[in-house]
Amino acid sequence: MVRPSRHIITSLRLSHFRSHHQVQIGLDGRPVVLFGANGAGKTNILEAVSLLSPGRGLRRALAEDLIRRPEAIGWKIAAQVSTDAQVYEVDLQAEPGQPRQTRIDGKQLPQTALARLVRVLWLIPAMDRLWIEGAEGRRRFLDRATMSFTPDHAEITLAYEKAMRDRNRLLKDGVRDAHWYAALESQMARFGAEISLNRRNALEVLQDAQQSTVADFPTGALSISLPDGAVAPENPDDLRAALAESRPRDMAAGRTLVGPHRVDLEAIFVRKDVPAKHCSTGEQKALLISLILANARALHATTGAAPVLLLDEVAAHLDAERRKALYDEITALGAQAFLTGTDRNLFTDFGSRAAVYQVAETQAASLVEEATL
Ligand SMILES: Nc1ncnc2c1ncn2[C@@H]1O[C@H](COP(=O)(O)OP(=O)(O)OP(=O)(O)O)[C@@H](O)[C@H]1O
Repeated sequence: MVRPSRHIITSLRLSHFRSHHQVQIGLDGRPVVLFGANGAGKTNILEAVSLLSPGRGLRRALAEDLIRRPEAIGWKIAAQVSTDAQVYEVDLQAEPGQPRQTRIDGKQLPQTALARLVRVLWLIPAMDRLWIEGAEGRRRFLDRATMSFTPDHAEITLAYEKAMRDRNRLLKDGVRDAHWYAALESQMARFGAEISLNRRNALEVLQDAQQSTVADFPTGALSISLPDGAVAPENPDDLRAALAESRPRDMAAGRTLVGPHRVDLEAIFVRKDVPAKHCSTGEQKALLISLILANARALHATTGAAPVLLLDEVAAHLDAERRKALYDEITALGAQAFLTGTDRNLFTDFGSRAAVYQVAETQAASLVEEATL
């Protein structure tokens, strides 16, 4: 649908979205700094941008969480995404109790179509414990990176998950007859093998792109692991056979125990040879920044366009040298980054390279106003 080139969000309009009543921001492709007090609505703006890519956004919100209280009427995000040659109108909206609708240039499309239009990567405070908590967050991190390189990954993952849900229902219902499983396992094998292959390719690219890290951001040796007994082959025939073989065990567990949905992402902090989960809080955060930057650099190298980066409260955790290096890297990549912080002084190194907005909450509504550093 869309050829690779630089896609910039040139306008963002929020209506009745989270804490924002009506907000309109015009953007010119420069990095965007949003500063303001706690609770002013900065992350809510980043969340709106994150929803311009498939999935539930950076907070994994449900459609009803996004409805502005107390009015409780439908929310809308309207964005213009521009390339050198074309402007796309993206409209997302949901009425209370209704699923989210996605329109590109007025045409209703599945959410997964967004993956080909805007590539969005984010780092938010909730990810500070990414290396420590359960595998699900790390899998999502891996899949977001994978989707940025292979936009089809979003659709393939949904198709795999649908087939797996249907298979899990059979398992829970105690269905034994093999022929009920065969078609679903074929689908899981086809999509699941593709998921594994896409992820491996993404990991290799990420690994390579980390070689030129800036300002001593740590390098992570990345690998995929699986819990005991689980497999996730890249060959569809092997995955089909593994699924068939696992049926008795799966029936006892009431769910599918083999396949790419069990994968975990591991990282070793190379310089110290320590697993990321044992690194200091600052090191863990720096490792994530380094991976996001590597991802952006690799995308820039392969497609000519850097992704949109959402960096929520990242600057406050970096020392002055790394902060400067981060801003220099963002500028060098030409990435449209959205950065938040409570203190505008954290961003002075950007100078005029960034567009700056103050976000404030008044009794009647939130305000987003142009400011200077
Ligand atoms: N559905 C909703 N309707 C109205 N207000 C909401 C809704 N969801 C969240 N909020 C409000 O949005 C505000 C939080 O906004 P946000 O997370 O963007 O803050 P922030 O500016 O990033 O703050 P911080 O610096 O503390 O992270 C809170 O005041 C919260 O009560």
